[in-house]
Amino acid sequence: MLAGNSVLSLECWFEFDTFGLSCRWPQAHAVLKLNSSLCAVSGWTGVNERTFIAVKPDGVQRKLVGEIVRRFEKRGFKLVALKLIKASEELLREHYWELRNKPFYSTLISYMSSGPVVAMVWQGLDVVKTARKMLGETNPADSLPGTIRGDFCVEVGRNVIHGSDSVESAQKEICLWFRQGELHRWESSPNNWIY
Ligand SMILES: O=P(O)(O)OP(=O)(O)OP(=O)(O)OC[C@H]1O[C@@H](n2cnc3c(O)ncnc32)[C@H](O)[C@@H]1O
Ligand SMILES: Nc1ncnc2c1ncn2[C@@H]1O[C@H](COP(=O)(O)OP(=O)(O)O)[C@@H](O)[C@H]1O
Repeated sequence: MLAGNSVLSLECWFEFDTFGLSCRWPQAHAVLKLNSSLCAVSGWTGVNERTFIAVKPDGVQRKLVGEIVRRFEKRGFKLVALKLIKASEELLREHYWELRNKPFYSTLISYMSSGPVVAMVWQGLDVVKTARKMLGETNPADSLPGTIRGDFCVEVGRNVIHGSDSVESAQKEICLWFRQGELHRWESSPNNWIY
């Protein structure tokens, strides 16, 4: 796992140092696609699986950060990285590349760049799938009470939180939002009581 992570970090940095996120959008996308396949060789599986979670600008403004972090901690997941960041348009365009032809795309980019977001990486067994369940459905109206979107929002364009939808997306998004040095390795004491 450690070797896998080291390989991952070097590859991510190599790509970013070579091209940078400031490069033009299609090239940046090509680099990230390449990155995600390189990331796929990492050891982020089993209890080491990781996901990217972001409290969106509305979630930060509405003081939901603590509540959201609390839910992931109490569930038993381990926090690997966390930062408050005002995302650039380049970063957001890359993040939402697959939605680029949707009619709501430009409002989505404005919404996501309207204020800081809290970007996080959480780790644990099946964390990608479980986090999506904890978030609820994309449209809050379809989200059950007890989920984050089901408890804290009503409109799809203000749905307070993002979570990676697959292990592959998680790897790509973590590489996009974080530098290797921002991902922390630490022993979580309660682990023996969770696994
Ligand atoms: O990537 P995240 O943000 O987790 O979202 P998602 O996986 O649940 O959902 P989509 O990719 O389909 O959509 C991305 C985001 O775009 C926004 N969005 C989706 N459909 C929308 C719509 O019809 N009108 C406005 N915004 C929409 C909303 O904030 C979604 O979270
Ligand atoms: N029909 C829509 N109208 C406005 N915004 C939308 C719509 N669908 C999705 N979005 C926004 O785009 C984000 C990303 O969408 P998507 O990736 O499909 O879902 P999710 O966020 O659940 O992964 C959503 O979280 C939401 O903020």
